Amino acid sequence: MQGIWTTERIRAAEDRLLAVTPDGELMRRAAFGLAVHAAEMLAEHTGSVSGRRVTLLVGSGNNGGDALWAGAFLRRRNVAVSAILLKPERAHGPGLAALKRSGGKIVSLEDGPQWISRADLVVDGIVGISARGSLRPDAAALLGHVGSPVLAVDLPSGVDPDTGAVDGPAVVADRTVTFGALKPVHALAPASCGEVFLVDIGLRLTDPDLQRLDTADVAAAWPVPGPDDDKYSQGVVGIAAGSATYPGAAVLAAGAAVRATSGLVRYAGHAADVVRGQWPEIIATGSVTDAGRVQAWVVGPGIGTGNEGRDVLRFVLGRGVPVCADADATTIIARSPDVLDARDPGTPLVLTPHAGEFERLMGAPPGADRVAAARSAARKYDAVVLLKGHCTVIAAPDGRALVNTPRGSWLATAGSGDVLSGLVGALLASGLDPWLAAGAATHVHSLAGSLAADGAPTSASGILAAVPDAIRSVRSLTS
Ligand SMILES: NC(=O)C1=CN([C@@H]2O[C@H](COP(=O)(O)OP(=O)(O)OC[C@H]3O[C@@H](n4cnc5c(N)ncnc54)[C@H](O)[C@@H]3O)[C@@H](O)[C@H]2O)[C@@H](O)CC1
Ligand SMILES: Nc1ncnc2c1ncn2[C@@H]1O[C@H](COP(=O)(O)OP(=O)(O)O)[C@@H](O)[C@H]1O
Ligand SMILES: [K+]
Repeated sequence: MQGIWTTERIRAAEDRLLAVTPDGELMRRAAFGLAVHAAEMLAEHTGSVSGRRVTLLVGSGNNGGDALWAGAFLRRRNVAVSAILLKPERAHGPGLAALKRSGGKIVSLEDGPQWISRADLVVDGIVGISARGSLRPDAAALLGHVGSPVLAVDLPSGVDPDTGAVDGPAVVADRTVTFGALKPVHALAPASCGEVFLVDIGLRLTDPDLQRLDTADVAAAWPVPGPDDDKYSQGVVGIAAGSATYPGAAVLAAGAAVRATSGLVRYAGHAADVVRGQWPEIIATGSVTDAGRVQAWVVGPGIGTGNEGRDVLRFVLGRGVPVCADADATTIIARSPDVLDARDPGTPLVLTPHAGEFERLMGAPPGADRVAAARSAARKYDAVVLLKGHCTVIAAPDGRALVNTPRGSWLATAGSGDVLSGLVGALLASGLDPWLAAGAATHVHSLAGSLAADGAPTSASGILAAVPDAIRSVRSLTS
């Protein structure tokens, strides 16, 4: 697991470390790491370091200080460094002195555009973890002249450090170099951060506010059969999805369950014939009441929001096994919360809303702070809430929160959510902790999406077909 900490926690840890570290030492550690990355980017993009031009955008705080010190380090490699000070009277004193001593050039705001447009690399040291709101107009105007790669110091300026929200002008970086620990922005705003690198400055933090699964975590969690397993022992999943008019959701969700784990998948609903035709290994029946025993249910995709759908949902909630309630099931719960009275107390429930379904469940859209939104829904429904979107957030009722950083946006295709619900259901049936099940399923789903797409649009069927490759790729680390 990768830990992610809020800026409040980072600042407190930095204060503790600062108290026992010589003056300026932490900033020099940060700036040295930054300079190494800047040189690497220059070499990557221009083929050389010496003689290249770097322009620093320098704000009034320590973030600007990092940039200035990095500029001084780059001078040692014969890089031509210029610094545009957004607030000259409040620029970081020791950093500014170091850059001047090293032969760096200080450029006025008026001359800034021409230096930016001639640069081989622009370093964004406008604002760091103390940022509030989007960029001020003077900084925003400078960004319009950037034509080279951008390296963000700690985080891309203008993006909210704790939520990743962008609600005005903001830097879009090719690479972000952060210090000490990952902050929420790095997981929640991948399109603004570019590639993220962590420089160790000696910060030690425990008990993260937010987590991200490593490939190794997913590999360790993913259920595989052992020598003593049979088709029942690995957990049987039941899929209550689709309708006679709309069998597609059933085929996709049931197919994902087939591909996620070995063992047995049952299907119950009006698309039984179509499902059986597509997946002969599935035991399909017309109704949940005669589906037979399962260790988890997926309910919702394509079942409709009428009385029949409500009865199906009520039935599976009362079986005493974990339930993944997706799509129409979330809408039914939002409209008729009393269906949850049927839920067998203590049995896990995973809700998988997209933003629109979330608004139905909670009466308001997720808003800028998606982690807080998912957490409050998890508390309200005493359920694991998988809030879908570009960055999917998974919160448990006890406050644990995971974020899945996407690989592009290829999953934004019709039926892709149905595939995800089948994956979640299969992992629930295998007995995984529901929060981890939702996280591991989301990880493999997004990997399957990028493998299926491989640079061109794909479809839910394509994502489904790529699930085995995604699992193979995840497991290749451990085998
Ligand atoms: N404290 C430490 O031990 C370390 C801090 N480091 C750096 O220090 C940074 C934090 O420094 P500071 O706390 O001085 O704060 P920042 O540099 O993040 O911001 C400072 C000032 O920027 C202004 N500002 C806020 N929002 C703005 C906006 N939207 N547009 C323009 N200006 C805005 C405010 O006037 C604020 O005082 C980190 O992000 C990191 O880069 C690193 O050097 C590592 C060590
Ligand atoms: N822009 C995006 N980037 C990455 N993933 C996305 C994006 N938009 C949607 N997704 C993912 O695609 C899936 C869509 O699910 P859902 O909204 O239920 O669609 P459907 O009902 O068509 O299956 C979710 O896993 C969601 O997180
Ligand atoms: K920055």
